[in-house]
Amino acid sequence: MMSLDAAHGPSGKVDLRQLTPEQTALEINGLNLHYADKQALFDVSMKIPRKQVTAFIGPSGCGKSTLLRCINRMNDLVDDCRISGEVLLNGHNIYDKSVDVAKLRRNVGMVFQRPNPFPKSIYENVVYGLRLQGMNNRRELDEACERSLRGAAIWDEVKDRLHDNAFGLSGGQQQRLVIARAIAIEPEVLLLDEPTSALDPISTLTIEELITDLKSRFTVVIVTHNMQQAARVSDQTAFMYLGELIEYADTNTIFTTPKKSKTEDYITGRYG
Ligand SMILES: Nc1ncnc2c1ncn2[C@@H]1O[C@H](COP(=O)(O)OP(=O)(O)OP(=O)(O)O)[C@@H](O)[C@H]1O
Repeated sequence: MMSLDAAHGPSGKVDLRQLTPEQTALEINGLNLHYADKQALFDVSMKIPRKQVTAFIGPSGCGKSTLLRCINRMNDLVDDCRISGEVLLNGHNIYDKSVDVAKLRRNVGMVFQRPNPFPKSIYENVVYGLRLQGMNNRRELDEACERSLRGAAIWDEVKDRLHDNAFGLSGGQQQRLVIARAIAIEPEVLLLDEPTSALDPISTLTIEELITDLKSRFTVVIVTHNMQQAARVSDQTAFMYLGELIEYADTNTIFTTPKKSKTEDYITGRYG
């Protein structure tokens, strides 16, 4: 019988060209997006494997964040935004009329460039989504709070000041708190939009280590400007240019033997 490891390849990696439905968290098919009359995404198709880290890279304005925001329908909030094509989560199109968008966003959490804690205590930030879902048992909330803060690698730093205001934390701590808030409601997918670009190098490193831990529980998709970061944290990398997905492969291939000259030009710093 084939072992689980063998099914995932020798290093636990998956073969992007032969993903099974079980290995596929997200499938994007023929996605086009216009902001008014400007087209920002052109016929993007890709499969994103479950419980791995997938990075979107490319020069400023190439559509990385736009593509990321399609995965939890954040672009619905933009006037004059038109989308065609499909984004399947576990085989179901998230753009179907029947989809409850609030429920979708609970299942596909998002963390932004700048940490955005609420003006509340550390504890109340973490349990915010659980309270919205109706959880009000103190013991359950306490447990979920600790579990989420541990999961976001910040428990030891805050366990003695859970009831202090979240704004008293450093930027890097705030970003980990926001990640704790996102994972408290147990989403399947975590979207990270340049999560370290406002942070110092030490906090960046801490978050990168955290991202590597998170993939044991979540499918992580990260937009980053920082190629070294993509190389360090991701299992596969998608290179975008002018709204097109130019090349998508395992991260090692993209950074060592890319097949397209545009990818090579970008990773060797010829434009950027
Ligand atoms: N809300 C919006 N309304 C109109 N145009 C937009 C909007 N958001 C993005 N765009 C345009 O869509 C294109 C893609 O932008 P997007 O932010 O997705 O790129 P990006 O690769 O994430 O860039 P950056 O790395 O600079 O954040 C750009 O031309 C941008 O100006």
